[in-house]
Amino acid sequence: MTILQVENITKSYGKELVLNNISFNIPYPKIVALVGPNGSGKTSLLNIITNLLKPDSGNIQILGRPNTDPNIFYETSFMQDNSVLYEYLTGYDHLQFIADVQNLSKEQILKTSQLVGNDGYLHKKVKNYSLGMKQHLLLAMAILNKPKLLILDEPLNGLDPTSAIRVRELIIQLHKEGTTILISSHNLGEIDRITSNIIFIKSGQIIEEDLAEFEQVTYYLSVSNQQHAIKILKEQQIPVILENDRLKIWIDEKSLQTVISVLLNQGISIKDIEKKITGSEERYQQIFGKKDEEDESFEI
Ligand SMILES: Nc1ncnc2c1ncn2[C@@H]1O[C@H](COP(=O)(O)OP(=O)(O)OP(=O)(O)O)[C@@H](O)[C@H]1O
Repeated sequence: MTILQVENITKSYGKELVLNNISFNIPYPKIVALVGPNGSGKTSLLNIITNLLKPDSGNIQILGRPNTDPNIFYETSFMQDNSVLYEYLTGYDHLQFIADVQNLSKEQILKTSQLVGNDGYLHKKVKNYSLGMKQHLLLAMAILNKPKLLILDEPLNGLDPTSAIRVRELIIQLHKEGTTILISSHNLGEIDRITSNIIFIKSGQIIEEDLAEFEQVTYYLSVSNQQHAIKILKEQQIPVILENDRLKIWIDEKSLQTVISVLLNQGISIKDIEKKITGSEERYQQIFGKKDEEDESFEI
């Protein structure tokens, strides 16, 4: 049974088309990251998947049922941003509310809190929480029901490195236990450590990739006549930029020999070649270009 099926989702706010006929499928438990610049429609898409927002057209199926079926929320969870928290309630109050609605035990609350690491301040009011403490509570709320599908919107926001590592390990552990995780994040360094399955979202459309199967690597070449080399490679439609006095080229391994031959034939000498496996950061740069690389929200 398919875990999540997103079919032809389109959404506009007024005249602004935010999601343009988005489709993808998660057929078996895996971790999938949703990556894109600010305002690319990630949160809108997650809200549509969880039926908090209606699309203009399209369908969502979760675990073989339409996302409008209230019963799927016993098996699906959505970690939203901290605006869903109540300042004058404690962390425990929030968890107890979910436990009551979903018929979960007090033991489950304590076990989950220990797992997430928020058991030490469970009885403090949320108004006294730091951003990281709020993130921990939101995560505990989301995994309390041991969901089959867990949707996380920017779960690493505001976390110090130790907390981020803990959340990352928790996500990997949940996946090993059979949970499918759809995670939106700007933190590409963390995403690389969690998964190679990435859905890049650009101009309301998606580019879906498994970077592990994506045989592209980045090569850094030190060459004799850089500007001439760049001109030659661009003529060959090879994506190349100058970075730190070296040519940065995105090609698959087989094409490297061609690049070397082309350059040598034009009298350009190659002093050094360094190979780097493409991670989500490099792929992001290829898809979204330099402009978004300078975006402050683009953390690595
Ligand atoms: N309720 C709304 N009314 C009007 N426009 C909206 C609304 N919600 C989002 N938008 C617009 O839709 C676009 C996509 O927003 P969305 O929050 O889905 O993107 P995002 O990828 O999650 O962004 P970020 O990474 O900054 O959180 C943005 O241009 C935003 O201004």
